[in-house]
Amino acid sequence: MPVEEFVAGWISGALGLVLGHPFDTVKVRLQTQTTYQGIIDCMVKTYRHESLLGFFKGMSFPIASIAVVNSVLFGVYSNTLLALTATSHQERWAQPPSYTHVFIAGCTGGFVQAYCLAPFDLIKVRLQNQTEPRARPGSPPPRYRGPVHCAVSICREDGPWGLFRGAWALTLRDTPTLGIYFVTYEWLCRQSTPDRQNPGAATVLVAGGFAGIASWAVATPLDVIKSRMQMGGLKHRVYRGVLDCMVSSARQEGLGVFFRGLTINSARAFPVNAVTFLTYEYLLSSWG
Ligand SMILES: CN(C)C(=N)NCCC[C@H](N)C(=O)O
Repeated sequence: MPVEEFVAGWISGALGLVLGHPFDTVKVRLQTQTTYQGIIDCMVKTYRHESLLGFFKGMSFPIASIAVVNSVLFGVYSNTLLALTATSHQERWAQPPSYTHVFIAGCTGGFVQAYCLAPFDLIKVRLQNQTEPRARPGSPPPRYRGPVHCAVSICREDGPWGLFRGAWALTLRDTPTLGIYFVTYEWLCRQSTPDRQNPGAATVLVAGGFAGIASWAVATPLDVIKSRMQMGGLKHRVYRGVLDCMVSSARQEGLGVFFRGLTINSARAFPVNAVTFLTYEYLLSSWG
C-alpha cells in the first residue's frame, strides 16, 4: 500500500488547519450558541472578551489530530482508487478514473475518516465553545482546562464511548460530502487542463478551493446537527438522535438553522482546501 499519500495528506491537512481555525471557531459558536447576531458580532465579541487567542481555542489538539485524519482521508481515497482502477496517483492525470470511481473512493475515505475524526472533533467543539476569557485570579476556571482534561472528563462522565458523541451525524455528514469533494476537484482540474496533462498550481488552488466550498455547502445542515449533538448535556439539551435533533432544531429556530455557519464555512473552506490540495499535489509530484 503506497504510504506517500498518507504523509502528503498529513502535512497538507496541518497547513490547511492553521489557516482555517479562526473561521472554524466562529462557525462552531454560531451553530451552537444563540447569543450572537451574526459573523461580525461573534468576531467582535470573541475579540473583546477573549482577545485574539479566543479564535485559536482548541487548536493545539486538532493540529496533531486533523493531520492524522487528513492523512487517513487522502490515504484511503487514493488507495481505494488504486484498488478500483489499478492506477497510482502519478498515473492518474494521464489515465483519468471515471467520476463514479472517484465518488466511491471519496465516500470510502469520508466514511473511514469520520470515525477517526469523531473524538478529536468532539474535543475541539467543546473547547471552542468555552467563551470564558483567559483565567484571571479570582475568576471561575473554564470547565475544561485543555484537550487532555477535556478527554478525561468526558470519559469519566460518559465512559469511553462518550468520546464518540455525534459520531453518527459526522459519518452521515462526511460519507457523501467527501465523494462530492473529490469529484468537484477532479472535474474542475480536468475542465481547465489540456487532456491527460497534470494541472498547474493555479488550477489546483482554484479547484481545491471550490471543492471545499461545494462539499461544505452540502455538509452544513448535518454539520449543525453534529455540533449540537456534540454539545448535548452541557447546559445544552440532550437529543435522542439525529432525527430528534433535526426536528426540534427546525421547530424551535426555523429551517434557516440548517444553514447556520454556511457563509463563514465557505470563506474558510476556500483557502483551507486550496492550500491542502496544492501541498498534497506538490509533495506527491516532488517525491516522484
Ligand atoms: C465537507 N467536508 C467534511 C470536507 N470537505 N472535508 C474535507 C475537508 C478537509 C479540510 N480540512 C476542511 O476542513 O475543510
